[in-house]
Amino acid sequence: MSPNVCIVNFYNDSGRLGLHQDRDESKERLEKGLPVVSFSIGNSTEFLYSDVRDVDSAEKVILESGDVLIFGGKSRHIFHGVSCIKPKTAPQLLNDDANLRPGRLNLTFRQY
Ligand SMILES: O=C(O)CCC(=O)C(=O)O
Ligand SMILES: [Fe+2]
Repeated sequence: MSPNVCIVNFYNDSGRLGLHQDRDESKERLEKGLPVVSFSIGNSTEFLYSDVRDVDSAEKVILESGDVLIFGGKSRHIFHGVSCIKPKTAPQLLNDDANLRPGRLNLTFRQY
């Protein structure tokens, strides 16, 4: 994979993202199942994922600063979203030294 797109999302402590599928890349790349590579920086989040668009039955995983989540192949079309941000969970140096404002930064790398 040679990523040529990076989407940057910043969530403040009340930020959320509804369940969705990532389908904006080219048909060819989606059919190949090329992955989305997602980096979390800052406050932790509760990340939801599911085969169907249903918040109540979705699986939950906590993503912490420094975590990398990869979804590709058969998982490329999972529904996923961010249900909440957990305030004051970022490594202290990110806020104090790097001056990251309270919240969570997410970078996803993809190949269009
Ligand atoms: O913030 C996240 O962990 C997910 C971001 C996302 O799903 C997207 O940018 O499409
Ligand atoms: Fe997404």
